[in-house]
Amino acid sequence: MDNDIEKVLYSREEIAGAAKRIGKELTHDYEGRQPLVISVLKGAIFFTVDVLKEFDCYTDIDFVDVSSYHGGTESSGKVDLVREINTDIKGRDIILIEDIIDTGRTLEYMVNLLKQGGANDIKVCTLLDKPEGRVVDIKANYVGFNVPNEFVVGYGLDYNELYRNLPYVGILKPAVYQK
Ligand SMILES: O=P(O)(O)OC[C@H]1O[C@H](OP(=O)(O)OP(=O)(O)O)[C@H](O)[C@@H]1O
Ligand code: HPA
Repeated sequence: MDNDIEKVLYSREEIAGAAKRIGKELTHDYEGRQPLVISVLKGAIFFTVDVLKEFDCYTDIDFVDVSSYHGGTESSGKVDLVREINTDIKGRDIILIEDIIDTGRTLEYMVNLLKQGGANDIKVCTLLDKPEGRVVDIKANYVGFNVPNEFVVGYGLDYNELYRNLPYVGILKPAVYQK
């Protein structure tokens, strides 16, 4: 897979540093509380695990699966709920974990879903924020890195479902898109 990568943007070590920093911030901010962590599948699994290992707090964990990129590098504009949240979120303080916020449509959808379910408080934690991709005005509370306006893969992020298992985040060579 390394041969398909044009440029590494964030190394394994840099990502580990960001996860540790955010885990420690969360530990400080949620002292004395018991939040519910919700990880947005599939992309956020890697970051969720690494942040949680640094989050010293009583917390339960659930997953939601939403999808809007059906192959390729462009959002379909429509967010599909593939797997619902199984935990009762009424009155809960939620930490939503994402791999990337790009157009912001997925996050907007998720925040509305959590509000409808009666969540008390919603904070958003993302490895990558791509502000230039935004079509919806929405922000995260905890950000690993601000990423340039490029399609990125690795560490959970896919292109046509591949490259999620790269241990770093990078940009694909143009030739990969022509295959
Ligand atoms: O801000 P947006 O433009 O909405 O993009 C961000 C979302 O896109 C990706 O999910 P995707 O729909 O590709 O599903 P996946 O995580 O299963 O790959 C990513 O994991 C985010 O959830
Ligand atoms: O840059 C990206 N890479 C992979 N998946 C994504 N989903 C939104 N933006 C991206």
